[in-house]
Amino acid sequence: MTDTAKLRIGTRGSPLALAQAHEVRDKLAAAHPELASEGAIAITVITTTGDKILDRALSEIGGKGLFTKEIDDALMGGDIDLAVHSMKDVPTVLPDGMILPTILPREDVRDAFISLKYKSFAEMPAGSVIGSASLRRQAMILNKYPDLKVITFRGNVQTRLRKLGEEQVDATLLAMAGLNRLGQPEIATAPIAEDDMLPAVAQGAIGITIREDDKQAKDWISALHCEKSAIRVAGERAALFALDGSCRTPIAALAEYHEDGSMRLRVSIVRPDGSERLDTERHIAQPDMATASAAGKDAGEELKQRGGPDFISA
Ligand SMILES: NCc1[nH]cc(CCC(=O)O)c1CC(=O)O
Repeated sequence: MTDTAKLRIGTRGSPLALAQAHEVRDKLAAAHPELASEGAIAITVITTTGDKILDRALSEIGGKGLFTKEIDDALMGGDIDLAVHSMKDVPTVLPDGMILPTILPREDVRDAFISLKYKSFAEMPAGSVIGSASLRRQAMILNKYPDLKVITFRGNVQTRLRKLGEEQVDATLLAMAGLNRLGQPEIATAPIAEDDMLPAVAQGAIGITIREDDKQAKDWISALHCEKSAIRVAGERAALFALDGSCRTPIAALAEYHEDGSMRLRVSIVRPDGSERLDTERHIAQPDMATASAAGKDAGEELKQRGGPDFISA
């Protein structure tokens, strides 16, 4: 089937990644009659380093592109024609010859609080344990609720629910976007307001990478693009790029449109132990790729300067 496919999509094999790849396949088939026939689009599953190492925090494994490197190689080597990524996992600098022209309409950006015993962090008694693999979520929790404990906790939705049931932890967190895309929003006990926990850069956004010179793929995927989502993601990623001295610094950012068409961009950094948090924000009167990126860069540079080398490499 792969030999006769007109377009080959590469994806990780997790249930969420597969759901996202299927969504892209279905939308492409709906937009382009020549891709609608059986077998016209093939899906190739690629295992990444991030999928293989399940016992450590991502920040501990270190390096960039833990969930993208092997897929990038398959794309640049010509084994696939496009890759579908959670933008949260995509490094700010792309390999030479690769472009990311298409961002799909963004899902819910919030984190979900998941517990069998409590409705929110505020309800949890001192000493309660929250499991998360994300340094950002761990640091944000400790910053706001210093009496709670965080432990590193990885695995898919099913594993986490089992561990919750076994009372290994009292609560865990996942992205609302992932739960929605898996068709399981009911797993969330409650979404966490952005004011209580600022999301990760590009959380809830899906992007498509292709080879720079592949005009056909570029033309096909352009039908799926959402410019407003792309501008939000560009602002947040510009802040991340400016701050990117160390991937061990927990960074959060969120760009949102106001009803009048202007944009609010918030950016925060937190010490991993939660002891200190720095916030800033920008208002963008006429958001486009250039103005949002400039605001993100400016906000990121401000925080980098305020935090100093000690904060950024802590
Ligand atoms: N590799 C982790 C990852 N990358 C993207 C998502 C969620 C979906 C999204 O943010 O679009 C997740 C899991 C999670 O945070 O719950």
